[in-house]
Amino acid sequence: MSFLTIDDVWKSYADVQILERLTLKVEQGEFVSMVGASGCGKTTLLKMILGSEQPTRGQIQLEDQPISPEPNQARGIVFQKYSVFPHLSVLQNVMIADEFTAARFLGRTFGKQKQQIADKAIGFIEAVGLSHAIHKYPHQLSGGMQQRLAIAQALMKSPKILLLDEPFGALDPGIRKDMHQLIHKVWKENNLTIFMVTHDIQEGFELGSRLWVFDKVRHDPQAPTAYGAQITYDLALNSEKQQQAGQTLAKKYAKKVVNL
Ligand SMILES: Nc1ncnc2c1ncn2[C@@H]1O[C@H](COP(=O)(O)OP(=O)(O)OP(=O)(O)O)[C@@H](O)[C@H]1O
Repeated sequence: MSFLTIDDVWKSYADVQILERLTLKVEQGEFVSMVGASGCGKTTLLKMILGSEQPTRGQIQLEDQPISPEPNQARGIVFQKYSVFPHLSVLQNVMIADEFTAARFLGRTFGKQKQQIADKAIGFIEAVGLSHAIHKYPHQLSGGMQQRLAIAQALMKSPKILLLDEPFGALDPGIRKDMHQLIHKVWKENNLTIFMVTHDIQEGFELGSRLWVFDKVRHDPQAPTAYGAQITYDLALNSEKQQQAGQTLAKKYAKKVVNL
């Protein structure tokens, strides 16, 4: 049994075929980087793993169960654009999901229960390096700090899978390096399985233990929407040798398949 199984998945919107023939197995603890030309369906695959979109054909299973369309704590997501609540402080932003779970009707918790949630939140805020900003509001934070906050929020639900959709795309190169270190630490310490869409193929190589390249194999100039993208390369990046082989391949094909 694999942790996540993608079994002959196809996805179309109306008569536009986006993805086709995806068959992949992912084990727990892998870090899958996903690259490919803009619009080829990377985010669509993330959404199907999240459960917010359904395959048109085929099935995705997590631990032998079909992915449920309802929000599920097993899967957390961090987008490129900051997804934090502007009217809540750092601490409140990280606490809020647990508070809602604990107090479904009032959305508030009190006393010991609130303190327990706060203690847990403070742990994750420390882990992402935001202790000094715990009472600040999102507009007082830099872009990198807001992404740290979004990661702390996602970790609060102890997800097994973390879905990252160009999480560092809006950040300056120097800050991206810090974020790479952070996400690597978060990945290892929380035994996460990560799927990350990126337009930066080097980032994909540096962070991933595996790299998926999306590309359209079939073309019909008379019917440009008839065929979707497939995963044309599925590269393991665990060893130095695999990294080097992957880099060589990437140099050869990057111009064709990735908008660099
Ligand atoms: N809900 C939807 N209804 C119709 N078409 C959609 C919908 N969501 C996405 N699409 C289309 O599906 C295609 C793939 O979109 P997707 O966002 O998955 O691509 P992507 O590879 O992540 O692109 P980018 O790298 O630019 O973020 C695009 O042409 C997009 O317009």
